[in-house]
Amino acid sequence: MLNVKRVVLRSRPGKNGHPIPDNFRVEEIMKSHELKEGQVLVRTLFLSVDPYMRCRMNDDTGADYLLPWRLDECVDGGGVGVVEASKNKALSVGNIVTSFNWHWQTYDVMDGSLLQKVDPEMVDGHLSYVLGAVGMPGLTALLGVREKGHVTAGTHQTMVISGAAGACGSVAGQIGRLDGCERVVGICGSDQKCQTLVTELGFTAGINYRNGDISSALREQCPRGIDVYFDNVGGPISDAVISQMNPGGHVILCGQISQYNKDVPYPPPLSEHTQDALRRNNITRERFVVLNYLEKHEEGLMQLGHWVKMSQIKVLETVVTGIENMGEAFCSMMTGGNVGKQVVKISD
Ligand SMILES: NC(=O)C1=CN([C@@H]2O[C@H](COP(=O)(O)OP(=O)(O)OC[C@H]3O[C@@H](n4cnc5c(N)ncnc54)[C@H](OP(=O)(O)O)[C@@H]3O)[C@@H](O)[C@H]2O)C=CC1
Ligand SMILES: CCCCCC(=O)/C=C/[C@@H]1[C@@H](C/C=C\CCCC(=O)O)[C@@H](O)C[C@H]1O
Repeated sequence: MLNVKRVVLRSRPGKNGHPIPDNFRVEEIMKSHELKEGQVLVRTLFLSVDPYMRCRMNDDTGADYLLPWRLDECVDGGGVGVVEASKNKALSVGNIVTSFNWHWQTYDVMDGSLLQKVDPEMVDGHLSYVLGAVGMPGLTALLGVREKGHVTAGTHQTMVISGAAGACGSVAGQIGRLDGCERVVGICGSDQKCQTLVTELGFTAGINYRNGDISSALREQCPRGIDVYFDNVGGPISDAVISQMNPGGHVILCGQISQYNKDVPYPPPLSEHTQDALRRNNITRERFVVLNYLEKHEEGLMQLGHWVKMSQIKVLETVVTGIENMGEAFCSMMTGGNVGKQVVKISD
């Protein structure tokens, strides 16, 4: 028997409630590590906390591809770990593996066929990147820009990114720059984050939305209007951006985190005024879901890994340690406590 720590959902914040660490509970259990044919014993290295998890805290997630977490059961999400014992022909002891449905547990017995093998070379040994820049958020940035952004080098485009200092936003802005946007302007929640965008990631400018008038800051930083908008947040920030978009522009509808604590469907409805601006100016605003492009994931991860190794994309991460801190890390990320990808280190 193995002594295992795990995190269960203790309570739901309620559809209009803000999540708190107390919504989660850490438990210790004894778990058999006897393996059936095809199974592996994994030790968890890193776990991911992501905005979509707020929707999984509701009893109805509002999205058909997301299942609600069940009360008093172990929660799950992106994770990466190492195989410690194997009865699966494709996986050996020492292999690094990942899954979107990794239990928030220190150890687990998993069906090997549900795990993806990771080549540590691809992330230069930084295994947490598998959950960030060279994982689902990086793919979201890459495929979001490439599939919905219509970026064309040499055409002097201006791209704006909201949630710009986060996991997806920080990579999306760097890809906008690599793909040839003339100006890449990030919106985020602190002056320190704005400075990081410019000095470390090569953004043209950063706008702190907590400093007041976003519209005048946008007018100043985007003198030729906005052509491409990578939208991670929705709400009033996005209304302000869309109102300054050029005719024929493109909104990449990636996420709407400012609305996740509200009882609204996904994507949340737009104001009449914003809908009118989109219609009048013939601006596309298509919903983007990274899971709809599975056939492009392998090539996308290779590209992201290459950029990271060549330092063409810089990776920002916020790492906290200990499974006891999962709830804290999730709530912190939901309120902007992270710079880059928020991960939790579970073991060495
Ligand atoms: N479509 C898809 O396939 C996918 C979509 N997503 C979406 O992308 C977005 C970013 O996700 P991810 O990069 O993982 O998370 P981040 O790393 O960006 O973390 C979330 C950030 O959101 C910002 N934020 C929180 N509340 C607000 C608010 N009310 N207004 C403005 N900003 C806010 C905070 O930064 P700050 O300090 O700037 O406030 C916080 O750091 C989310 O909307 C998510 O749902 C993610 C993955 C896949
Ligand atoms: C309802 C709000 C969703 C907003 C967009 C978003 O953040 C989407 C994220 C997904 C995320 C889903 C992750 C796993 C699916 C597991 C399904 C389940 O077990 O319930 C990501 O991995 C892909 C993004 O599109």
